[in-house]
Amino acid sequence: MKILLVVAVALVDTDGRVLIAQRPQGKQMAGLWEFPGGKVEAGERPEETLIRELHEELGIETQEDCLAPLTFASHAYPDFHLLMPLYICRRWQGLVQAHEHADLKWVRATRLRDYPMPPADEPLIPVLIDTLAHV
Ligand SMILES: Nc1nc2c([nH]c(=O)n2[C@H]2C[C@H](O)[C@@H](COP(=O)(O)OP(=O)(O)OP(=O)(O)O)O2)c(=O)[nH]1
Repeated sequence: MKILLVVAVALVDTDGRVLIAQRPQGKQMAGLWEFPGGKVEAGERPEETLIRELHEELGIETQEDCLAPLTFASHAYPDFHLLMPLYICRRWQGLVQAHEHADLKWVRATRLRDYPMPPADEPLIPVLIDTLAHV
């Protein structure tokens, strides 16, 4: 089984809400809500991938020292095994815009279950709830 390395990030705003992004029509898992990110390309470090994807997908700029490792997903899809480090980021420049997604939403971690997410993401939700419980 091929292991696919995808990096993702929980962007957290000053109210403690997390950004989720809706996968567009025409892609696998269209309509589901995910954390921004994408596949690590050849020659890239995961942090470089995230900075690139945040620029491409959301039009924001981030620096490596604003990306903190939080947890990871490890999930067997039928055709690949997804290994997905999840970073947390509270500082960036610019306003988020949906360049590649159908929609974006800022949600409390405790409300993430209201939005259908890929099965790999479900175990990440309690980690975010714990991490952001104090906010
Ligand atoms: N970015 C992101 N991808 C996720 C999450 N959960 C999850 O299962 N995935 C999967 C969906 C895809 O199979 C893969 C991410 O690949 P991708 O976003 O770079 O590529 P894609 O399938 O959308 O399409 P493409 O670029 O190959 O055209 O990881 C998540 O929370 N965020």
